[in-house]
Amino acid sequence: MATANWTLPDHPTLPKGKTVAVVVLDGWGEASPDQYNCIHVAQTPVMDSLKNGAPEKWRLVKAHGTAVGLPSDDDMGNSEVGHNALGAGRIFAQGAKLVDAALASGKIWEDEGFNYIKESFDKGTLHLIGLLSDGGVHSRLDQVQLIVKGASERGAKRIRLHILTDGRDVLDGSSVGFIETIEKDLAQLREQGVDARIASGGGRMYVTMDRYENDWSVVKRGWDAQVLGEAPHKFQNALEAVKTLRAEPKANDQYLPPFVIVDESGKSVGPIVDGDAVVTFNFRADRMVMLAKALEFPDFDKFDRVRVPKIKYAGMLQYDGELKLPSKYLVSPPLIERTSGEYLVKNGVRTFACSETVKFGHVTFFWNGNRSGYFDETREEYVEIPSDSGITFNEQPKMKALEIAERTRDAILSGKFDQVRINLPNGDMVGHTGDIEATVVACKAADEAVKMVLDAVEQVGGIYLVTADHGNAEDMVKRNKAGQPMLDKSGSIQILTSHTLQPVPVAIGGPGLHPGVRFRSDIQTPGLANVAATVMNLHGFQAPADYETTLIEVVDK
Ligand SMILES: O=C(O)[C@H](O)COP(=O)(O)O
Ligand SMILES: [Mn+2]
Ligand SMILES: [Mn+2]
Repeated sequence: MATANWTLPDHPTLPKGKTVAVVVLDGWGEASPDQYNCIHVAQTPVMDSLKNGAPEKWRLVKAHGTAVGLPSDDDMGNSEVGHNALGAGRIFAQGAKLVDAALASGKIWEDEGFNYIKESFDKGTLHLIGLLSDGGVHSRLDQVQLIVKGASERGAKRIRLHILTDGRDVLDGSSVGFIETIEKDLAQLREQGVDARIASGGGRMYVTMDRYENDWSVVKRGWDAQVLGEAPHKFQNALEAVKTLRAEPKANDQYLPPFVIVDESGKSVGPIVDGDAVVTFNFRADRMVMLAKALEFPDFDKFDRVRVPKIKYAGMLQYDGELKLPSKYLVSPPLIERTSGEYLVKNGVRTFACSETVKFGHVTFFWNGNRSGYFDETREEYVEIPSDSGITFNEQPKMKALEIAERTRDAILSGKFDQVRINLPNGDMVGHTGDIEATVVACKAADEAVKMVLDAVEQVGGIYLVTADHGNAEDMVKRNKAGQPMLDKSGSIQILTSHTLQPVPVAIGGPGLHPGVRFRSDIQTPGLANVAATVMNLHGFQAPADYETTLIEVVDK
């Protein structure tokens, strides 16, 4: 690629030098008001006031499907694709879509990553570790099925699956059906002489899929089961494991304890040993990076790995381009360059980014095109407020919203920054627990945090842009086509822990906003990718020509 020209042209009307606060409410979509819309039920006077009475300064944008680079408009949005679009200002084909394409064309089998792990097929076992789900956020079951089939056709004689149950991007309890599906495939392979079976498992939030180094014990539990073949629960098969563990009081797919599958003699059927190949089949990075480090870094010291097998390891994608982690991967990740963060910093915009641990990488790593670290540390400060660990967030629904808001207020008032960019996780993290009452508390806490930030913006004569990355808290129930809540077999409503397909708000304002600024009415279906050019305008710059168009125009006032 030719070297980019980083100089952004001046905006014809909008001035430079205003402090701009960009606030992302995680999991905050727009939906009809009813009792399952926690944003509606909660007291959210600040977000309400942005919406009411300001038709030229509040609008909805798409946050799911093709608008954020996902395969189809049936795909709900998620943090990775949402923050990528917000930060990059363009729509990139995302992991889910890239893996689909590589499987459809067969290119996945020809590339370096697969050929690397294939070298182990003769003598070793192929281990596949990841989220068994059709949620399409971190992984997809149909892709796993194709990998298992394709690998066996290309010489894998012994395959072991290490599954993580979902219940977060899909309905709780759906793990059972996914296991039945994959077990059928594995049984067929066994008939054809391939020794293929599930070797271990556990719930994604308790086993393996932590993120941003919040709680290494989660990854350790997975390591013990997957690599060492050790877990507190032992079963003869995965279906029995999940059904039994789910029968415990308060058990759910997200938090199932780790288990291993054992043979008649009680020996685990699939520890990872020297000479084996390992593929982590999640395409999304955040919740696989920690395991990738444990599998790949020779000087890893976050927990005692006890035994470090000599393996050939590949990720479904490369999860961190900066760290080159993992070094081998089956499909190349989207190449997201020239993000708005990089442009703005290079044009002198001093930037502050903040969230608590569980979403810290969202406003840094994802925002910057899946890139770790600063562009220019003399002009940037990224602050991570430690999240609570070892709890489910319905226990502390206010999370660290207040602390994030305080740090952000201080950053605004310090006069040291031109942009402050934050993520408020409450609606999403508590929404994922399926606890409606707690989610209402969460939404209120997020609204109060917005108030603190907007008050500081007011004090410095700045500008705000408040938006969200996808829906979640605005709809907590699974609905039929007519939009009515669906009931389960026992007659209770089916709680929706996942994200939604709903659009999200974008609100702009503040004393520093030029009085002639309003939302354009000529953009047909804007999405999150239109936000970056908008923010550049608010900083007094025009966006690069290949960015999705700005949402705003300036009229004479
Ligand atoms: O990883 C998670 O927590 C969920 O699968 C998706 O949530 P997020 O996209 O908001 O992070
Ligand atoms: Mn999110
Ligand atoms: Mn989420």
